Amino acid sequence: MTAQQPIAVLGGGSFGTAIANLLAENGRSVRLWMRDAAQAEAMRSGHENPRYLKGIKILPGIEPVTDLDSTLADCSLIFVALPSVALREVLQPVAGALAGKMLVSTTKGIEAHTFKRMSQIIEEIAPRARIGVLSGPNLAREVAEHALTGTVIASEDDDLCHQVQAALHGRTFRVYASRDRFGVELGGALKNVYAIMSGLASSLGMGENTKSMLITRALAEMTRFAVKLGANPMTFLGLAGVGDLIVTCSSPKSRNYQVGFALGQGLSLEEAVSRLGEVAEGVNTLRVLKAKADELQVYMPLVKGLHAVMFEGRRLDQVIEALMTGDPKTDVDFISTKGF
Ligand SMILES: NC(=O)C1=CN([C@@H]2O[C@H](COP(=O)(O)OP(=O)(O)OC[C@H]3O[C@@H](n4cnc5c(N)ncnc54)[C@H](OP(=O)(O)O)[C@@H]3O)[C@@H](O)[C@H]2O)C=CC1
Ligand SMILES: O=C(CO)COP(=O)(O)O
Repeated sequence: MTAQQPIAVLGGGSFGTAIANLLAENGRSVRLWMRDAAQAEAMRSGHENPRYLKGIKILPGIEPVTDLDSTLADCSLIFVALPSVALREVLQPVAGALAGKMLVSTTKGIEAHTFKRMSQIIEEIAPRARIGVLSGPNLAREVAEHALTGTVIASEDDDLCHQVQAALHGRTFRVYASRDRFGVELGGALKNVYAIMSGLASSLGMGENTKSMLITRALAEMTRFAVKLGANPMTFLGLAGVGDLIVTCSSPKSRNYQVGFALGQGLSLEEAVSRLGEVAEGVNTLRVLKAKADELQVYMPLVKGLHAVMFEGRRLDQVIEALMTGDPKTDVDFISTKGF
């Protein structure tokens, strides 16, 4: 890829727009693809993304577009910033145009029914593409407002990692490389579930001790689950694991946290999701994660408890009582570095 070649970002939501701006700041020209022509026109004429990232100026190097075929034909580095439910639907029809391209998923979700990670889906659709995953504590608005931020590009393809670092690394955005695509991607998806739980705890006025216990036991659970699937637990100690868990479990800017907060205020799940009007991946991830944990018999009391409250009609006070009075356990019991 030459520095003159445009870079594609698929998805005109908050994160796609934030990534596009970072690329443009680094002097790259960007094709920001979205499905909605009216939104593309609003972005072209108003120089901002009024629906998803109001108040952030979109840089001149960004061209909002709606023609996916020509976007893919012109670009060899492509960031995918679509909700998980849309990724297969968007990429499958253009599978033939993806061979040899570098496709970097930023999507933090898991496919319903199949439990596939997004990069697995991309691999399936485009077996000859070069694939990476970008994940970390990266709230879109903070990225766009130049909060000092770190992220991880994960791929077995070292050259892809270097090209993504060159394209995105800047004064406010540090890009670390990892070869553990599996762990990085899993961390980004799993933490959304615990962000819902933290928002719920926060709306109920729970104390700082409680929040800290929740985050730490969440790390224990997600790592235990990932180890069962064969992931390297060390990745969960990095930006894409504990880093992302901390930001989404402690920030009211997180949409997953906002869903939990709304539930605590007495809204139904449908009301909470519709009030948000943006994607909160943790809702679907909770469903598939609970099913997978049951199947693999992984001990995940927080996931089980949240699932009972959100989908089984259980009362929160009963669930909390059961969590607190369950058998005492060992603190750090989930990391075995054997084999790594
Ligand atoms: N926002 C954040 O802080 C971060 C988000 N992520 C992840 O990035 C992914 C995208 O999130 P984000 O940008 O925040 O989402 P938003 O909810 O802000 O935007 C979603 C975007 O996807 C588009 N879209 C939805 N369905 C389709 C479809 N079927 N075909 C084409 N486009 C579609 C929407 O278009 P339309 O308006 O037409 O519906 C919109 O442009 C998620 O997995 C999220 O977890 C990762 C890191 C940070
Ligand atoms: O993944 C994110 C920050 O790293 C964004 O989280 P939300 O989707 O909950 O806003």
